[in-house]
Amino acid sequence: MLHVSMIGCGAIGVGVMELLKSDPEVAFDVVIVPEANMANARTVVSSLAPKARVETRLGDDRPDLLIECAGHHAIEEHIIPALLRGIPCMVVSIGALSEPGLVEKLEAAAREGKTQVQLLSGAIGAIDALSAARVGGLDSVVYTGRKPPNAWKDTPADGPFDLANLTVATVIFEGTAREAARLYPKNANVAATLSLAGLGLDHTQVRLYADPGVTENVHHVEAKGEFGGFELTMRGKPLAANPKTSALTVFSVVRALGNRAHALSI
Ligand SMILES: NC(=O)C1=CN([C@@H]2O[C@H](COP(=O)(O)OP(=O)(O)OC[C@H]3O[C@@H](n4cnc5c(N)ncnc54)[C@H](O)[C@@H]3O)[C@@H](O)[C@H]2O)C=CC1
Ligand SMILES: O=C([O-])CC(=O)C(=O)O
Repeated sequence: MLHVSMIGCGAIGVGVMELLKSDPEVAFDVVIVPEANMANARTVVSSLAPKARVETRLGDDRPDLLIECAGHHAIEEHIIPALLRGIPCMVVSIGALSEPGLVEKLEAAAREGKTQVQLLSGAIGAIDALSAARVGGLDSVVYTGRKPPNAWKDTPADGPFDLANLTVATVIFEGTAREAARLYPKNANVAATLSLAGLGLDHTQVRLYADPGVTENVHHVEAKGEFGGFELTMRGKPLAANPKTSALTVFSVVRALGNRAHALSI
């Protein structure tokens, strides 16, 4: 039985608990949310993981695994202290690592705690192929993210672009993955994940579109290198609870937890 503490109880966290509620190999003991969200979280957690406590921090608990499904701030706030205590962690808010020095800090904390932090693939595929291709040397990785206009609400694109009235696919950002992840913390985690697996945050080119012609979150990657090349297009269905987030992100967390909890890992 894998004893898990989870940070976040939003679209991803709730989706994960729903899918794992009948898995006898995974037990949620603690769900961590900010003070202001505790009442809401208690209502959800009482039906999906009735044995779990809702807290604002991990405290003295020592789970087998701490998983982050919360947002960029949760890395400094919860993941680094847990790693220093030797608690294995998983992270979905990979874009947080666009902050200069944070990747190194995360690695140092895991090393000091003699444990490991796993960066999950989330809404994108082929991270295994890309990071293997890096071993032989990569020449270029280009990522294009395309989401319906409502997915860009409350982001830096909301204002400069009249999102509600767009009639054609519109480039709202073009630049490095580091800048994309910094400016769009809820929409460009994929850009950061591809960078960390591939050419790095400063050498991965990113273009983001608000596109009234799509209903899905479309991720396109083109990679070239010593291995040859690949092109990948993912058409992720957005979650009803949060149109910025694709359903595959939830499934990737469930897969990762299953791989730790079950006898067979794939
Ligand atoms: N790697 C990937 O492909 C993807 C990563 N993400 C990341 O996952 C995050 C969560 O996504 P959703 O569940 O859709 O968001 P959401 O907004 O529905 O839920 C966020 C939850 O985390 C909690 N939270 C926020 N800050 C916190 C903190 N500092 N400490 C503890 N709890 C905190 C909130 O109270 C809420 O329960 C996003 O912000 C994004 O960074 C999202 C989609 C794809
Ligand atoms: O869920 C998605 O489609 C991707 C996403 O939000 C991100 O990259 O942050």
